[in-house]
Amino acid sequence: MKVGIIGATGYGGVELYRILSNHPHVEECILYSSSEMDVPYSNSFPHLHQLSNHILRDINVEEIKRDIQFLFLATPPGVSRDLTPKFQGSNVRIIDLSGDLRLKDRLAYEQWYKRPCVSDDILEHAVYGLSELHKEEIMNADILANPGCFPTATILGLAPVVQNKIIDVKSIIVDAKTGVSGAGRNASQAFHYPEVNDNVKIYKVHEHQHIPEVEQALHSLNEAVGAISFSTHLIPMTRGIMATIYASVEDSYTTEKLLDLYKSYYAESPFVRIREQDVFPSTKEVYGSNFCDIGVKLDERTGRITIVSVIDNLMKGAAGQAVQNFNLMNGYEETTGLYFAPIYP
Ligand SMILES: NC(=O)C1=CN([C@@H]2O[C@H](COP(=O)(O)OP(=O)(O)OC[C@H]3O[C@@H](n4cnc5c(N)ncnc54)[C@H](OP(=O)(O)O)[C@@H]3O)[C@@H](O)[C@H]2O)C=CC1
Ligand SMILES: CC(=O)N[C@@H](CCC(=O)OP(=O)(O)O)C(=O)O
Repeated sequence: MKVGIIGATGYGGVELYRILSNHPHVEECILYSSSEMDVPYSNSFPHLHQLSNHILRDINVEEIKRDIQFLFLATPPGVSRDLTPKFQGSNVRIIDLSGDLRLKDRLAYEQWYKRPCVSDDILEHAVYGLSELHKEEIMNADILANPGCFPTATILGLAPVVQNKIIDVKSIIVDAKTGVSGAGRNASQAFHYPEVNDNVKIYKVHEHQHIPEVEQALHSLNEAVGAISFSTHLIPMTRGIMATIYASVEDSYTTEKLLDLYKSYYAESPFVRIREQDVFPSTKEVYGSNFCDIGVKLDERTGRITIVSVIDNLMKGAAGQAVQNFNLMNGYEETTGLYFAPIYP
């Protein structure tokens, strides 16, 4: 299979390259750039010196259609709105890492992303694909909307108790933290070292573009889900997301019963690891890997559960899940090219 990456010079793109260049079913990986062409890829990423002899190519749609069968878009919001229609009717299947194709309600997209939405036609074709929850839809997709990083951690953390109607969905509170690579490679003042180091900042309060995505996915598991409380914090680390989630639970539940439920819900999901009682995951325990690790505990005094869900934002939160979806779309084993240990320490 010949694949292409548009946005290869970004953090999501280079993580895709790292995985796909070692993928047994990828014969060639062609890298495209909108700002640099005919220059070695390793100029952008010196850590690939002697490992990559790729030369960045211009984004020429006709050549892309001719040269590859599968395209990853690791581009900023708004770019896939323009690019995806150009591949309609071709043999190129697409996975989009941006938020452009995730929301089924175009008005919601325009409200939260503050930019025009894709055409109805593209929106109807695009399949939202959280690998663990939407396997069948993913397998048949031609245009796949890869989930966002916070939504991946949050939805995986909540799905077992939301779908099985074990919590009061009105009581859901998500308190999430992210590393700085979540903002991409082109840093602005807010992500400058002196601003981020030795600091914790809450941002996009009640306005984060991932709120409607989480609500949309949870609502599809349980129609009672409406608006949820969701906040995001920037912390001084490179990679990682921790979503700490609180919700009121039905009386009859114990921590042991909850853990059994989580383990059976994810029994067929090789990338979701449920921790034992009283053991909570930290972001370092998934660093550089495609795992989502989850810990759960009931607070018997308050009747609320605390769910801790961690991922690497560039892996399970972006490129790793995109390759997991690529595997599902092509009928390859889900773990192909992805089942490796996190980097530790
Ligand atoms: N970082 C993360 O943790 C996550 C990111 N995402 C999403 O994935 C996408 C990529 O994110 P990330 O890699 O972090 O971002 P980066 O800013 O690191 O990279 C984006 C890349 O897109 C390319 N690009 C910019 N403008 C255009 C354009 N008009 N046409 C084509 N290509 C363009 C640039 O490369 P060049 O100039 O060479 O074309 C750039 O390197 C974003 O939509 C982001 O929201 C999703 C989940 C997690
Ligand atoms: C640290 C940081 O700024 N993270 C970004 C991650 C969002 C992202 O990756 O964007 P989409 O999923 O919407 O494409 C944010 O919180 O907006």
